[in-house]
Amino acid sequence: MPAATPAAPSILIVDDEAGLRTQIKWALAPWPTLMAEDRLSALDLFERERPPIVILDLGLPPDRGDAGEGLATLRQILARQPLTRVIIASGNQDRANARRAIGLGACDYCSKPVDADTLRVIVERAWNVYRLEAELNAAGPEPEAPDGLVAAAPAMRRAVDLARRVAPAPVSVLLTGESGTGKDVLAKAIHRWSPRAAGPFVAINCAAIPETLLESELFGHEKGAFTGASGRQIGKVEQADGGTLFLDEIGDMPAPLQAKLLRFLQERQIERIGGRRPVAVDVRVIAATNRDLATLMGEGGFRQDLFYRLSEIEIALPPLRDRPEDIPALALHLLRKHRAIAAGAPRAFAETALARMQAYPWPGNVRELENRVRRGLTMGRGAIGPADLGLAPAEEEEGDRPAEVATVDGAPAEPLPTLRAAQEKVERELISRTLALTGGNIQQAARRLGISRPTLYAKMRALGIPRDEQATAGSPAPSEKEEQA
Ligand SMILES: Nc1ncnc2c1ncn2[C@@H]1O[C@H](COP(=O)(O)OP(=O)(O)OP(=O)(O)O)[C@@H](O)[C@H]1O
Repeated sequence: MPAATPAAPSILIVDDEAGLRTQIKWALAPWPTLMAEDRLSALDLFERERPPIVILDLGLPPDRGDAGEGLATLRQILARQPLTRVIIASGNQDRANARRAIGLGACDYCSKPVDADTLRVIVERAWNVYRLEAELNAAGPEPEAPDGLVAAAPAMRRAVDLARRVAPAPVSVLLTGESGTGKDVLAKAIHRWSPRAAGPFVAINCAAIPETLLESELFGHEKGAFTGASGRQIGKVEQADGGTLFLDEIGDMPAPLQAKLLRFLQERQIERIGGRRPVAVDVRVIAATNRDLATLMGEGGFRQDLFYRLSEIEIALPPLRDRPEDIPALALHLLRKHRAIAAGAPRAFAETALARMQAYPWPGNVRELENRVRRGLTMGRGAIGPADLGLAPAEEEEGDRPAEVATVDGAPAEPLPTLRAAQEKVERELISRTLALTGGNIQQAARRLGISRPTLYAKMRALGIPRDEQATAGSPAPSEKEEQA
């Protein structure tokens, strides 16, 4: 046990029996201690002193035989400061409640009467883990770049610098990179950094809209232009007038529309379907793709002249696995972004979780990281552990808590996953297996799954499933029947 120094943390002892409080205080000497006898005085002291370690008896008044008051104290302390290491001190007969407390985020357990040596070891370990986690969560690379765009890794910084430099110029930009690498966020940032920032930013995902609807979505139509055109519709290109048009998944644009888009880029005017006169439109175009356009052009799937029009400047976003320096910074940024997801959601990562995130290959890139952080916020109690992120090895998954936390009798605490987390897991597995079966063919996979192609795309994006290289972009649009499925 280190000698107490001015930096030594206070330890809050919450027990309604004065004798036991004193016993613990002497066991921990010379560390400074604070004493509370019930929930309210404990929370009051916690608020004022913010002790990093709390030793908590679960049987607090008014009903000492019931753990309700102790568990409520635990919850309220962790809601105020999730990094707090709460050690449960409880009678032998109360193991079940101690287990519940661990499930709620307590870090350890010691039985009463307290053995001084054991308690000192537990407290020392709690203090070490606390310091490590506090350091990891407070320091590190500047977690949030201005504009909500994290770029700590050199490769990512280069991409963002280039984007900043080209933003003011009236040139078209092509953003390339795997699905979920941040093309969409970067496109928005370029718009904000450009002289068009006060104008609209209008995005259209060329892969998510059935081919039959894409033309009118892009260029609009006049009333009566085709069956069902009950009124005039202004297309995305026109909506972006004075601002930026973001053409996402441009590699999936069908050939006839590629020709029409090229014409627009040359003439800077469009014609609505069924329209009689051209309309001049002033937009800056940013396009993005996760497909290899060079290969596509070689196969005749993408027009070379259009490619040159769209890619006056090309910015390649590296996959997350190639920029490990971004992982902790992004994880913290995303934690802050989604913290409101659940009341009392964790506000920090366990050290083991950060290590596991660094080692994981991130096939779904930042989108997958974001989904996992959201899952961690829903599942986690106290600091988010690897299992909360779905990144624990199979044998640890069961416990659903970081190893250093689930320690009661060696028995894992098992908070159940939320229904949504369970659904997402099943959907992710099923979609991945179906895509593997169909060799990445989106249309076939959608048919097998009984959903439309756009729905499948939307689900893949939401679940962070990367789009397989072999996916057939030129696959014909789904029939109306499929769309309704
Ligand atoms: N550098 C970053 N900083 C902060 N958030 C990021 C960053 N990169 C990605 N994200 C977040 O990750 C998610 C996925 O990013 P985004 O939609 O931009 O990826 P994408 O490359 O456009 O994907 P797709 O090719 O599937 O359209 C978004 O919620 C985005 O806010």
